[in-house]
Amino acid sequence: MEHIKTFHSITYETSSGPLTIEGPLSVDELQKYNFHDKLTAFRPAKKQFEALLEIATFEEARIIVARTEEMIIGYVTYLYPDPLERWSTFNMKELIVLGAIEIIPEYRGERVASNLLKVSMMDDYMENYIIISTEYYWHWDLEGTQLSIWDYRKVMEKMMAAGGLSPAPTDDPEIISHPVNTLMVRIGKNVSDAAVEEFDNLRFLSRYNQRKKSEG
Ligand SMILES: CC(=O)SCCNC(=O)CCNC(=O)[C@H](O)C(C)(C)COP(=O)(O)OP(=O)(O)OC[C@H]1O[C@@H](n2cnc3c(N)ncnc32)[C@H](O)[C@@H]1OP(=O)(O)O
Repeated sequence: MEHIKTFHSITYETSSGPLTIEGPLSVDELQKYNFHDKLTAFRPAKKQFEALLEIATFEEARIIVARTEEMIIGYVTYLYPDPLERWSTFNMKELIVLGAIEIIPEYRGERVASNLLKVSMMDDYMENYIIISTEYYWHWDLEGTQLSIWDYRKVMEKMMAAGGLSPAPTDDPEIISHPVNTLMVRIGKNVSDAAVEEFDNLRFLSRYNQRKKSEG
């Protein structure tokens, strides 16, 4: 499968000044900017920027950023599932994961994350993918936001809805280990029925494996 990427960009006013949301960006484009030292939700900022620069070299991957003139203050990544995770079991070429999204505290609540999702979906090529995001509350900044897990979940749902992702059932043990965890899914308009069926088997992998076993 080809992974054709078309750049989109919007600029809008926030209470901290104008912000540009744009991408997908290449490694060279990313390196033009500084990476804010408060982008630490997943690992120290320096390490996270290195990780993004590596992801940007993957053929299928996309990185969309929120930036001031010179500073990246938020980003979202899309890439194939980790080979060690269940979501890579069938090696579905249409399946990409919204892997990480993060905004520095000063810009939160200003629709930056929602706009990252919107700009991501401006590229029609996204209609060729099933996009998933696995939401585990242990990845959330509960301390920084002082939100309850259920209020945080509401933020996640609203933000993901801006990109057309919505909660979908699964039997993934990590997701069903807590009722606030959820799988978010967006199925593009050009995804074939066969791929959707394969994805249904992936969502209920335990059931699928049991069925296969009983069929011999
Ligand atoms: C797959 C993963 O990456 S999971 C991990 C997600 N990332 C994190 O938790 C990292 C730390 N958190 C963050 O970076 C941010 O808080 C994010 C990414 C979760 C949200 O980013 P934001 O730019 O603040 O989101 P955005 O402003 O688009 O808000 C979405 C909705 O939630 C609401 N919202 C955002 N923050 C709050 C808050 N603290 N209290 C109440 N509502 C809130 C917004 O008003 C908006 O609602 P609306 O659609 O009705 O207007």
